[in-house]
Amino acid sequence: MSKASNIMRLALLQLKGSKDKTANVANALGQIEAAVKQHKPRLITLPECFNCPYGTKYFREYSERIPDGYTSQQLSKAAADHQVYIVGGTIPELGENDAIYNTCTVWAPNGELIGKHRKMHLFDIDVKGGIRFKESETLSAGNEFTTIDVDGHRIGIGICYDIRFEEMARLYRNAGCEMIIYPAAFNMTTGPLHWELLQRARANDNQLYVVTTSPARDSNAEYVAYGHSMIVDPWAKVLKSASEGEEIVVADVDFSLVEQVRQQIPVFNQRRVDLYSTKQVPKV
Ligand SMILES: O=C(O)CCC(=O)C(=O)O
Repeated sequence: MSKASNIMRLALLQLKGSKDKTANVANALGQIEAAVKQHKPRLITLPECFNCPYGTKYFREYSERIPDGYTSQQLSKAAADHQVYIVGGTIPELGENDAIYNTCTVWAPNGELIGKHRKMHLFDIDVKGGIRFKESETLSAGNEFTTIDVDGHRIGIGICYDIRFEEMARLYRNAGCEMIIYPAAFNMTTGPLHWELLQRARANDNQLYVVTTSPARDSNAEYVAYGHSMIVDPWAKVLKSASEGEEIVVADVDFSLVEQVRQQIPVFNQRRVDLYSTKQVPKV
């Protein structure tokens, strides 16, 4: 596919959440409209679990079918109304056999669903004195890689904990991705330690853009999100970053940087694949 443009304007919406689904979706729609009016982005990203509280006890109650459910329909309409790509954060999805997934939907400017990624690695951790979380209490894991093509640029989709798995990012690079977008909600234990580190690591490993979008921090919530939605460039430099509160982060990313870095530091072609294998190309 020919690359229509190397510059793409992104708007990351770091949104406040609450227990009121309709209010959460309305807030997202209002912020999408504001971002479009003020900044005219090509692609908008939303946070993980933007329509419900982040907690295993909430997922089933808030779950919806995709694409027939309320939130999907609203995002589809917003994408079409504003002629913009929307990487719709995540919502709890009611799937086949009553299984619940943590799922990201992606909408094209004509309102069509062009991607659906179910979180592949469930967030099950137990950090002593820090945080215990067990998504697998109520969620099932997805088994598929998801890429979208926007103006000739391939973008991989992962969700939050997925970012810890370098193999997944590597496979996206093998599939030709120039960017990986992770809707995410790190917390106050792992966020300060690992949030930026993991993004810069994945960007550096694979010489591509890494984009994360977090909920805004609410210190009174049961799960306190870290915030700091971020864009990291293929040099592993933080291009733009949010603070903790509700915020729109806007940046023009230049995809020609991807090629420049890959030419100047050609690690991808210097791998000793005679000694180890990192060549698998995923089915996308
Ligand atoms: O990996 C982490 O530290 C946080 C992951 C997370 O919050 C999630 O997967 O939702």
